[in-house]
Order: sequence, then C-alpha cells, then structure tokens
Amino acid sequence: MTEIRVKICGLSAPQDIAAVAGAGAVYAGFVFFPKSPRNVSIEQAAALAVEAPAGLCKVALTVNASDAELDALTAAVPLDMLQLHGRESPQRVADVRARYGLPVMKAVGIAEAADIPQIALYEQVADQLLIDAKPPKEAALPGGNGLAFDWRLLAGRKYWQKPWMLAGGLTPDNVAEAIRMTGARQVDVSSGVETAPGQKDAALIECFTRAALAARG
Ligand SMILES: O=C(O)c1ccccc1N[C@@H]1O[C@H](COP(=O)(O)O)[C@@H](O)[C@H]1O
Repeated sequence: MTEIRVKICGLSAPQDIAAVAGAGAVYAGFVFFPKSPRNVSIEQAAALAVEAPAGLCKVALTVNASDAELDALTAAVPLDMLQLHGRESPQRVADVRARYGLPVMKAVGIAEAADIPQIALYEQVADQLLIDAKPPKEAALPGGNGLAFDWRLLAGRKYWQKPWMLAGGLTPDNVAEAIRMTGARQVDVSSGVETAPGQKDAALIECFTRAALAARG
C-alpha cells in the first residue's frame, strides 16, 4: 500500500517550514491571494522557499492569476508545482502548464454529485487534482475556509488516472476517517493546523501528519 502524502498549505514563517519538514509532510504550500490571511509576498515566499530542505515540494497557490503575475512569481521563487485554485478553465490549465514547465495541480470544488464530472475534464490537462469543498456563495475565499464536503460523494468511486489530493475542513481529528471513506492517498490542510487564521501551529502540523500517515484507506 502506498504511503499517504501530506500537504500543509498557507505557510508564512520559517518555523512553519521546519515544522512541515520535521513532521514528514511532502508538500509545502504558499498562498498568493491578497484576500487570504495566509497571503505571502513574492519576497517572503522566496526567502521561505530557499530555506526548504531538498525533497520538500514547494507549491504556489494562485487564484485566477494572469501571466504577468505568474511570470513574476516563477521568476523569483524556486517552485516545484503550481496550484490553480480559481475559475481557471481546462484550456487555461493547459496553457499555464506549457508556459511554465512546472507540474500543475487544479483545484475542483465539490458540494454535490453534479460537481463530480468536472474532475474528469481537468484530469485531461492537469498533472494533479485537488478535490476541495466548493466554497459557499458568501465565502470571501475560494478555499481555505475550513469546510468539509460530504466525503460519501467520493466513496466507492473509480479513481481518476491522475494523482489527486483530498482537501477541505481536514483536521488532526478527522483526517483518518476522511482517508478511510474516500481512499485518498494524498491530503491537504490549511485551517485545521492553525490556532488563528494564518497562524500555523507546529504541534497541530505534527498531529495532522502523524494521523494521516497512520491512516489506511
Ligand atoms: O488557504 C487559503 O487561504 C486559500 C485561499 C484561496 C484559495 C485556497 C486556499 N486554501 C486551500 O484551500 C484548501 C482547503 O483549506 P482548509 O484546510 O479547508 O482551510 C486547501 O487546499 C488550501 O490549499
């Protein structure tokens, strides 16, 4: 059985990088979205990324970013993956992938069974898929809201050809159950390892990662 791979998103301080690497997570996410409490500048992210140990996959999360914004980001920050978390079309995903030569992970929001087919559309063009809770209409953020979707929507499904990650409202307490119900082999968390919006907690990162690695899908 393949080991679960963990992504901790929304890092903004050097101690966050140390906590993520120390816990055994594989992916470290930086949020480039000014409305987010986890937003980092290009300069901040570059400083954090150069401190990351070899082997930690550095992911830039953007929301409907323009080429100019992605040009600036990719020129300054040593990145391993781009996460597109807005309303990017399949064609936009393909264009970003071709332009930057980096693996692209596309987030897809799920609230009901009717949302599931769009995953297959993005599977054609993305390197990875991030299956997240669809944000409620009143939400200020397109992700990072600490809200889960009904995991039964994924239970017993034939899996996609591309690697995929489960996200949305995961915590140290529920991640094992989420893995068991969905069969996810990768999980992503932001709010669930924070003491306040944007404040990552090393002990919660450790607990989350330990619970995920011990889980059996
Ligand atoms: O974390 C954010 O602030 C954020 C902002 C804009 C888009 C996505 C964001 N986070 C991503 O949302 C999911 C779920 O987060 P949570 O665990 O429910 O808080 C996660 O994939 C983050 O990568």
